Amino acid sequence: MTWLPEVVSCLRHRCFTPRSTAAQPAKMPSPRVTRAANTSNPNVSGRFEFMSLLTNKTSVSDQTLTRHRTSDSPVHRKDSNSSSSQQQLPEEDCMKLNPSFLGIALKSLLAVDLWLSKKMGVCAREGSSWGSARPMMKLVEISGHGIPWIAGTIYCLYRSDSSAGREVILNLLFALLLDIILVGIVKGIVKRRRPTQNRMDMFATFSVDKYSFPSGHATRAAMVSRFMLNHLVLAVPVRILVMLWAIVVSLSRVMLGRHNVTDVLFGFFMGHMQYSLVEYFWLSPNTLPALFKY
Ligand SMILES: CC(C)=CCC/C(C)=C/CC/C(C)=C/COP(=O)(O)O
Repeated sequence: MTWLPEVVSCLRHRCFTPRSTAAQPAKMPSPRVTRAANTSNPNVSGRFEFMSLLTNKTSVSDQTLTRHRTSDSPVHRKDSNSSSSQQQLPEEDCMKLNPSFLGIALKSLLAVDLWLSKKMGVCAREGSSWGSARPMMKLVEISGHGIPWIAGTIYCLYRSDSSAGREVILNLLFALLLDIILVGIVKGIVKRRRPTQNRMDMFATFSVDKYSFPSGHATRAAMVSRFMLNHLVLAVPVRILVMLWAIVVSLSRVMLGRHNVTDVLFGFFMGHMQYSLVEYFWLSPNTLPALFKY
């Protein structure tokens, strides 16, 4: 591991030591001085090793080449050690570690996500392993679509004859519209493409719906189910059905090949958060009297 600080030192300067430099006689520092310099900052060697593992701008072959060149010459090794140990690492170097580590973690997560989503997309095509269940999955898709939910809520609002009922339904409408806006904004910012296995044959979409993160069906299913469980008086079997519906709608997004698993997981989480937002800004005759005067 003694070569690691040298490798990192070279990587930090993004250059190799020219042969002419290595050939020149170098002033040998005293071993005691070198050791003292190395131990003056106990974090230096640990940090260098970590940096060298995470540096992805330089290929492995480059690192190997650097290692051979530097270890060829003990003169150079001592020189390199003393110069690297004398360097004060700027604060920004510490900041670079986290994005690299986070980058590796994110890339690994995305690789697992893509692999799992492809495996789970069993209804993505008619010819897929569960292709015969595709029409049923598309019915599930429609049950979580924005248009039937918004149209149904407006109809219920129109038919409602109690002020308490109107208050709940009006807030559900507010929640559904908020959901469409927030999901559209996040999709527009993240711009993650839908999985390659998806066929863009969805009913009534906006332009942002060519993007997949997060799943609008999952946000709606999570938000609406939480809303219903909290504001409607439902028998236990119906409550279970509502929960199952939210899970099946979310699962169907991956099975239809419309989304990756992370789109749906995040969508489900976002739907829960949206419900909390609706609760926070709950519209009532006290807060918005104009809306209730009809
Ligand atoms: C009143 C109004 C603005 C209705 C628009 C409803 C509408 C077209 C919503 C889009 C629903 C949709 C296709 C979402 C995409 O869901 P993903 O799960 O595929 O993200």
